[in-house]
This record gives sequence, structure tokens and C-alpha cells, in this order.
Amino acid sequence: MSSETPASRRLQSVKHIIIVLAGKGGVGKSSVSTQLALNLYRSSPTARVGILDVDLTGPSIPRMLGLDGHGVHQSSDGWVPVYADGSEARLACMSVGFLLKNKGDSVVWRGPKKNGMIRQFLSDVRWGELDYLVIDTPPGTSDEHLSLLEHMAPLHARLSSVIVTTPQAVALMDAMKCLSFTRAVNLPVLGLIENMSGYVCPCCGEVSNVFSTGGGEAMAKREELTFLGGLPVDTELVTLLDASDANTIDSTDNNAFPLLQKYSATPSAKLFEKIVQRITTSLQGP
Ligand SMILES: Nc1ncnc2c1ncn2[C@@H]1O[C@H](COP(=O)(O)OP(=O)(O)OP(=O)(O)O)[C@@H](O)[C@H]1O
Ligand code: SF4
Repeated sequence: MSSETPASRRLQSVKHIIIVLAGKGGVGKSSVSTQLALNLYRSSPTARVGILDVDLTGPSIPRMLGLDGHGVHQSSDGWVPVYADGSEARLACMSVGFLLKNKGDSVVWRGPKKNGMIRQFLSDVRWGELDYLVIDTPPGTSDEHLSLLEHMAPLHARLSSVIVTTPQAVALMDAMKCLSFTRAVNLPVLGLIENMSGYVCPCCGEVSNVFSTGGGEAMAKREELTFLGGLPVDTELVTLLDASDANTIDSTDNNAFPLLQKYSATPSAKLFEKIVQRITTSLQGP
């Protein structure tokens, strides 16, 4: 058992840490991380969820959760995360996006600075008690992934991952590289999600297969992984996650979480509910 680290001390009250991986950029890893956090949140009225965006050069979680423009502040006990559900405070979010002066600013950092930022996110944020911490990572397997695993080494028993791919052969090849990374570092994989698997017609809800489909499921079978499910191209989802005002919380209605209400009505939400059931069942063990 590795000795304690500042991150493992800070995260001692976090039950499960799920790292979201994708071999290739643009396959929908951040939107899957966002949906995973939203669905874990709505899986129980008491679930406490955190989402950490370590995609340092392309942070998109604040925008997807409708939290652009928010800032984090320091307390005597560290950084206070931004709560996507307002005063309910069960969905905590942290991202480098909250630290940039302008949202168009780019982060151009070398490895050691990225490592320092990740250490701070894990050890200086007041995460508190969480049932789940979802971590959105950059595409591929890079310094950020190694830093995460190093800082959280003493928490190994609580770590797991989900791999996101699209059905095209080139994305599947990159997903295989992700899988071999998880095997090399001994990181358990909860399963594979095939995103942009078909297209849902906004008029009639019919699903058509624009790209090939089923490649993710076939890879899962071949590699003896759980196939968590397929998510089609969903125009309602993309409109919602791109809208900066989708989560404007009305201060007169303390319990409103507008983004969650709108998300729950999308075709993706129903499909993701099943994915989350598979994930929570697998985390509970036999
Ligand atoms: N199932 C889907 N249906 C429709 N649009 C989607 C779907 N999944 C993702 N998108 C959209 O595709 C774009 C890219 O998605 P996202 O940012 O999640 O990808 P990513 O893999 O995290 O990208 P990056 O490589 O930049 O980290 C976003 O505009 C997102 O809303
Ligand atoms: S799937 Fe049906 S309703 Fe949708 S665009 Fe095609 S023909 Fe029209």
C-alpha cells in the first residue's frame, strides 16, 4: 500500500473515483463526463457528486454545466468548488476554466506546471464527502493521466475508468491504446461507451446509422470489457450543452437545477440512465 499523499488525505471521504478516458479528441469525452455526473446525481436524491476537469488545455465542463463566468474562491480550508445545483450543493465542479481571466484564453503549460495544477485540484479543493468523483481527462494518455494516478496512488482501490469511443475504425484504434494504458497501470475499466452511435431524427425519433455502428460493442466483446451502451448523435443534447444560459439558477427558487430539468427531457438522458445503472451495479460489486 502506497503512503499517503496530500491528494489522498483530501479525498479520503470520496467513495468512488471514475476517470473518463478517450483515445481520440472530439469523440465526446467531456459530454459523457458531464452526463455521467448528471446521471449519478439524479440516481438518488442524496447522491453527492464531484466533477473535476483536468483537460487543462481545452476545459469544456464549465460551459457544458452552464457555469461559464463563475469563479472559485479561497476559504481557510482551500478552494471552494462551484456548485452546478446552486444551494443544494450536491454537484461540485472544478476546472481550470474557472481560473482563466477570459474564457477564450489558452493554457500553454509544460508538464511540471500541469502536474502542479492537478496536484492542487486534488489536494486543495474542498471536495468534502462525495459518493462519486468524475474526472474528465485530455484525449490520449499523457502527463495529466500519469500525474492523476501518481497523486491518487494510495486510493487505488477506489479508482476506476470508463473509455469513450465513436464507431469509426480510427477512433476504435485509439480506444485500444487507452485500454492498453489502463492495463499497463493496472487501472480497472468499468466499460466502454460508444458515442455518436447513429443519429436520432429530431422529427420522429428514428435512429439512423450515419457512421458504421457496433464497433465499440465488438471491441468490448473481443477485449472482455463491459459494453456500457451506445449514445446516438442527439441535437437536443448538443444545443443544451452549448447554451451558456442553460443553467441560470433563479435565486428565488433555491432547489431549481434548470440544466438537469432540461437534460432529463433529452433522448440521451434515458439512454444514459441505463449506462449509469450498469456502472453503479458494477461499483457495488457482487
Ligand atoms: N452524442 C452526441 N450528440 C450530439 N453532439 C455531441 C454528442 N457527443 C458530443 N457532442 C458534441 O460534440 C462536441 C465535442 O464533444 P466533447 O467536447 O464532449 O468531445 P471531447 O472528446 O471531450 O473533445 P476534446 O478532444 O476537445 O476533449 C461538443 O459540441 C458536444 O456537445
Ligand atoms: S427519420 Fe423520418 S421523420 Fe425523420 S427526417 Fe427521416 S423521414 Fe423525416
